[in-house]
Amino acid sequence: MTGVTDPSASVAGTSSGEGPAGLSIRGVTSSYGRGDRVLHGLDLTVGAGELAAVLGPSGCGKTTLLRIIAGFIAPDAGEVALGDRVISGPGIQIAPERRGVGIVAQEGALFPHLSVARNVAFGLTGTGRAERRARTAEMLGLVGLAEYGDRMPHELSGGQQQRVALARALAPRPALVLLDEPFNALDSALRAGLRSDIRAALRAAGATAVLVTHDQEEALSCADRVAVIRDGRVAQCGRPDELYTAPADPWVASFVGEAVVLPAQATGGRAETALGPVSVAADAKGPGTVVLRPEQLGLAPVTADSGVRGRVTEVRYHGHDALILLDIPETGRIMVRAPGAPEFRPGDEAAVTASGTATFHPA
Ligand SMILES: Nc1ncnc2c1ncn2[C@@H]1O[C@H](COP(=O)(O)OP(=O)(O)OP(=O)(O)O)[C@@H](O)[C@H]1O
Repeated sequence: MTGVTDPSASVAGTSSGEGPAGLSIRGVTSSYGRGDRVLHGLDLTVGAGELAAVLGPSGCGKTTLLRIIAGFIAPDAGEVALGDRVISGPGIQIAPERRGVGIVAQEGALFPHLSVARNVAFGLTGTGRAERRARTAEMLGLVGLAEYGDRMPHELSGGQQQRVALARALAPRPALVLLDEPFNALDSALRAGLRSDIRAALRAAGATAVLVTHDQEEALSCADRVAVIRDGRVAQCGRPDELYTAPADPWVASFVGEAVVLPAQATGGRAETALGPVSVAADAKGPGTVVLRPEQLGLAPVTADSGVRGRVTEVRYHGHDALILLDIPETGRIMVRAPGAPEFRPGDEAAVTASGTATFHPA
């Protein structure tokens, strides 16, 4: 992602912010003035106080959408509104600093010559000194850095800098906070902790927020709602569990987790697959594909009665579980998630069974 790195661009709120508002994006199209479109009539709604993740592969248009919401570029068509206030639309393009949108950039983008406290206070114009100090202290407390106001940004860790960036974005009580891949520069151990702290701070502030990420685990674990973007359109928007258990199509299924996608023939709540019959929705009918998650597949030692069998090609042990890859003549390579320590090794033969309900996608 190209990102937003100019610190002053990251403090787009105003001190007279009116608090969180819902975000409504309708039919937004963007082509950067060239022939081929980057966003194709994109629709997205985020409720007031909700944390939404915009998730998609590289080049799908996430940064472009973020720039449009922030006001750095104007859409070719469509409308962006915060609450009942249109901020981009036909004949309307409110300047970034007047939108009441705070931004947390990929790498904090703090002002290097200002102390932590002065960074946080930067957007609090038009308020008295005492109020500014109180709000700054409140925001530093919110992100767990109450004692760090006098430090300079270079005296902080990457994770602490991101917390300061969030405190700075929240200080003016923006209508909306945009988080632009804010955990990108951090190692994975730090990411998980910071993720939940930032989520808690956003909740405590009651902020409406949009988190842009290409990391599906980050989106599913952090957000109230996830919009999966594919080629400039919302492929599916829903709660994390909806996306995982009821993906709109096999592409979404594979993007938001490991998926086993099999050709199938459905009727009467059952679909016949190369792994045997699986349950599907009662109205599923005819040819199509089913999507199963690797934890819906089980492995057992081969016996004379075993049905479908495969040869283990790889075992990826993750501590709490293991992903086991198998080559099955009828299906090709599939993935099975087994709890605990794996009982199978590469080269072993195993019997495979499917259980639970699969999603069915008609041909
Ligand atoms: N300033 C620009 N002018 C012209 N085209 C651009 C510009 N910025 C981005 N694009 C194009 O728009 C498309 C979407 O880019 P965008 O940066 O929005 O994707 P992204 O989903 O954020 O990707 P990534 O995760 O890799 O950053 C790409 O094809 C890109 O080449």
